[in-house]
Amino acid sequence: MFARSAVRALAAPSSRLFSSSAARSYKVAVLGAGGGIGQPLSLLLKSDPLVTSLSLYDIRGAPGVAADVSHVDTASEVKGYAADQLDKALEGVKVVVIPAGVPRKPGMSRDDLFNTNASIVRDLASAIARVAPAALILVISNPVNSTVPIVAGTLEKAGVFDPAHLFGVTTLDVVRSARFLSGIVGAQPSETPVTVVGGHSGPTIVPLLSQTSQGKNITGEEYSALVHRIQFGGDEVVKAKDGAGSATLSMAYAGAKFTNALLRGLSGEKGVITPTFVKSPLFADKGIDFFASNVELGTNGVEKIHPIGPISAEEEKLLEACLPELKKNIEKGKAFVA
Ligand SMILES: NC(=O)c1ccc[n+]([C@@H]2O[C@H](COP(=O)([O-])OP(=O)(O)OC[C@H]3O[C@@H](n4cnc5c(N)ncnc54)[C@H](O)[C@@H]3O)[C@@H](O)[C@H]2O)c1
Ligand SMILES: O=C(O)C[C@H](O)C(=O)O
Repeated sequence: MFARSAVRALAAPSSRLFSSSAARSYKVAVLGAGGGIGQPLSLLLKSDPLVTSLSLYDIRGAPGVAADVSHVDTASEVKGYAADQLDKALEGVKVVVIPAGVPRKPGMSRDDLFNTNASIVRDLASAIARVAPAALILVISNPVNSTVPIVAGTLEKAGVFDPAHLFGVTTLDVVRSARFLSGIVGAQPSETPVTVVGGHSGPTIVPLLSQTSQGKNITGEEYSALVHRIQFGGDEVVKAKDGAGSATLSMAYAGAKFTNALLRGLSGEKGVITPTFVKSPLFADKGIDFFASNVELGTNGVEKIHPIGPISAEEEKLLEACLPELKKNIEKGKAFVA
């Protein structure tokens, strides 16, 4: 996300910390901006030259976060909105990022968050359908495998669902994979990108290490340990935070990185391809109509969903374990909206 010359750039006013070759710029809303992810995400989006205007909403604390972030020396406007100002926060936005909802504590699964977060996400989606029906929506709130179908179903009910506009943010799995693999092979993370497919929880997270030159030779126990660390990286952070929540800073980084990729695609940049959880035809024949795979991001959001490509025997097994769990999670989300 940051240029190699980031330290020099930070010292200069109006520094450009994000990749951008495009001239256009966009109004972005963060719903849940007062939270552990929302605050650093808002800060990072304030640093993105493609963001013209930031609209920060939360049921508590967003005006304070907005006042703070607004002093950063980039040109974008920042406004904060209180609990009763959701509609106002959504007026005129092009992109809505949703990190609203409760995080895990040790011993919990992401699915344990369903009862609280399903209705939060549904209510926010209803407001988006009403006020900003053409917005592109990035869902961070867990369980992503269920919250994305909930948003889709809510928009569908309102008659405004566009599958090209809805994304589950799985970028943290991609970020972790690149970092963990780089540590093993002794390379820069930029040299060890990994495509991660499936969903965003434990066994539904399927890293395709065989498709990378640096990862394909990792075998045996080292392979199993790496896959386990990628699939359960979230638990590592939940355990270390010891009751104080889950990943926030690395998630804010991942969320800002994905938002920047989306904005570059919207601006007309070609070849912006990254994994994300979208309405997908790849496993629709198995009754699974949301799936994360490489997606090309274009001027209308989802431009092209790439197939998963050739995979190893181990990855076939990972996929076999992923699909039934993912299906269950998606169906739970759909049932909630129905
Ligand atoms: N997709 C991913 O990879 C990923 C990674 C990390 C965390 N998460 C998820 O992101 C969510 C947020 O995590 P966090 O650590 O920031 O939690 P947090 O508790 O620190 O912050 C959540 C924020 O949401 C706000 N909120 C609650 N209900 C709301 C509503 N109706 N409208 C607007 N805001 C509302 C809260 O006031 C709070 O400020 C969790 O569900 C977590 O599991 C997802
Ligand atoms: O682990 C969590 O609950 C948060 C997030 O989904 C993560 O992967 O870090």
